[in-house]
Amino acid sequence: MHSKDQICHEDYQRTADWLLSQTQHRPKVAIICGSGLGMLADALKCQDSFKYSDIPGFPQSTVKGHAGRLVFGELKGKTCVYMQGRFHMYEGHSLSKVTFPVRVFKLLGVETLIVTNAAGSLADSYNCGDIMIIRDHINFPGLAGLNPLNGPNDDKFGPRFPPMSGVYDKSLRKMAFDICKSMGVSQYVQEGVYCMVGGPNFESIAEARLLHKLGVDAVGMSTAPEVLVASHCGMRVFGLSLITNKVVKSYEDNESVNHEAVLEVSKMRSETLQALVTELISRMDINNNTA
Ligand SMILES: O=P(O)(O)O[C@@H]1C[C@H](O)[C@@H](CO)O1
Ligand code: HPA
Repeated sequence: MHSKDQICHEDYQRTADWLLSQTQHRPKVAIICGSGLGMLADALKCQDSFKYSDIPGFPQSTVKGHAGRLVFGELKGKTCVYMQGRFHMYEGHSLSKVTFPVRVFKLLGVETLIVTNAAGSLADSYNCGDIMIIRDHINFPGLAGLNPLNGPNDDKFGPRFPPMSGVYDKSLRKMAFDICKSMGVSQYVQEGVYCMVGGPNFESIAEARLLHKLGVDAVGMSTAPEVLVASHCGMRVFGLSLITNKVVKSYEDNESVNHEAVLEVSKMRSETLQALVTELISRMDINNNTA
């Protein structure tokens, strides 16, 4: 480790080597579970799980609804690793720490990253409990210069100036839509633009109106940095937002959001999301390696 915030290739490699020495699983798919969505990992067979506090170099989760465990296992013949709990910038982590697991996954051999999150909706047609397939994102901290790729570029992971168009894989988005249709849940499935804000506060009404005008469909406090780093190192990316609340846009509205309500809605849709993610992974074209 060079300085508090700078992480070098050997740091990622050390954590990856430790994990490879602790489990026989060799995952090709990684799933990051959003707030209250840790149970997505319950579908895994032959689980090997590790508390973040036991993994050398791993940051720690501090947010309720983020258990802080890495779970390896098999899903319909595909080897996966699930993060039960992610790291957010507002917890005080640097963006290199927030995205540390993504580069570790790359070194484990992961080729596809699935990100999930809880988000508030701006789109008028969305309802609480809707599932939004992420088509694209707006990375507000990134636009303001807070980027996990800041600093010397590590060419072993990817280029200095990575493109960020077409990052959310089109064929996986289509596959997800088809699965939702066959599950009979299309009526509450949307596709839209996710916007990352820094948090931890929820949006003021004026901020909500701004985001709405900008064409944001759903807003949250994560995901963009992980997606950026995954795409930089050549991973295929798919993302889902669970709409846990409608963002208040009117001064006449007396509603307000809180984290408990977010977790409550996550729980309500957990089974559907688990079925969707499981079926998506089972239909993916992946060659499994064995240890
Ligand atoms: O980890 P995610 O993005 O799902 O968490 C969202 C954003 C905040 O961390 C929290 C607010 O309730 O949920
Ligand atoms: N805003 C930001 N982040 C969120 C929200 C929200 O309304 N809901 C869940 N995460």
